[in-house]
Amino acid sequence: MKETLMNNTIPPLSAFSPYLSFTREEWAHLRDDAPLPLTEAEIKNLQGINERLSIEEVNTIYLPLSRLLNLYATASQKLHQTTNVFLNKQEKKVPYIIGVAGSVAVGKSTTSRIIQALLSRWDNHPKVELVTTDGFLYPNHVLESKGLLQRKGFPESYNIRRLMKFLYNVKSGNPNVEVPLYSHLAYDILPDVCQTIQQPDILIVEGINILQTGKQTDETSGPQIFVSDFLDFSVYVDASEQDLLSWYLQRFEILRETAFQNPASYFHRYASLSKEEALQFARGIWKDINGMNLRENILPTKYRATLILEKASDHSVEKIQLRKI
Ligand SMILES: Nc1ncnc2c1ncn2[C@@H]1O[C@H](COP(=O)(O)OP(=O)(O)O)[C@@H](O)[C@H]1O
Ligand SMILES: CC(C)(COP(=O)(O)O)[C@@H](O)C(=O)NCCC(=O)O
Repeated sequence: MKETLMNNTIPPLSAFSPYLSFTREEWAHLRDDAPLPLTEAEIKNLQGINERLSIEEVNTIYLPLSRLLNLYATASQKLHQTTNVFLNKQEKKVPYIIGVAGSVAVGKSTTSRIIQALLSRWDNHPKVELVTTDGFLYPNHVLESKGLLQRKGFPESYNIRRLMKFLYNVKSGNPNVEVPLYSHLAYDILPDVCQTIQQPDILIVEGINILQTGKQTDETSGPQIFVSDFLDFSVYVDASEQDLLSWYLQRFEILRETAFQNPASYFHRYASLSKEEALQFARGIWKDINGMNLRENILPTKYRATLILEKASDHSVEKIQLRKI
């Protein structure tokens, strides 16, 4: 009797994880069949993205990832052709869309640019473009009029409807789709410039908000659609908040010594602060904006991603989780 009860015991929730989990060593083996070793020129090019990026990290983490993404994108292209056969429709080029999510300062931009460079090397999708969702922030004057200047990065600071319209147009195979551009130097949307997306094979969309499913405030009724509905694959880059804060402060310090010295920079007014004063100021931004946003709106989206990269304090990826269900 006791035995039967034991056998029927419901396993803990962790037994139902929809993810497969890999150490970096296990993950590294999965590139064994990747037929594209890096050339000297490509190694140089990748270090141009970030000089602190080690080639060991590219070989161990990002080459297997590019192999996985290549397999997924190829399978998706075939599935798309199948749908066209069923619909008796002419082939139209539709990009495979990869989202890269995670906190401010976790390395989304660096990760996206590495993925972009590595994916461009595969024969079946040489044209890989990258957009960042900060282009869909409302301009400062709009944020100011809504009382949201101190909420930059929070869901309400983005024109999500415009972001979804952009993704809809790209996924519809439209030829020239425009994206507004955000400047970290001006700390604002650039009024007269935009990026044009011209039917890439793969589009990478990087942003803190791409997996969010909060209520869309401008819709009164009807079914909800989300940014993630347009993504074919998503990566969440994760790290402890302690490391995130330290990377944010390091980046702020580098910017204080470089970009903030430029009188055109929004933060130029803080260039004359002492190092300690500047760090105090940056800590305040983290506490009141980026850290709060991480806990309230970004971290809760982690387990919606197809793949999770967990970073250690030196930016090396120490654990990888891939969705199996
Ligand atoms: N793989 C990496 N190796 C070393 N440093 C990195 C790596 N990824 C990011 N960094 C550093 O971490 C900081 C944040 O990276 P960034 O890509 O700008 O983050 P995000 O786009 O998420 O705000 C930068 O100073 C960057 O140089
Ligand atoms: C524009 C952002 C919301 C976007 O973050 P990102 O995608 O660059 O990680 C962020 O960089 C930002 O400006 N946050 C507001 C507070 C600050 O760090 O200045």
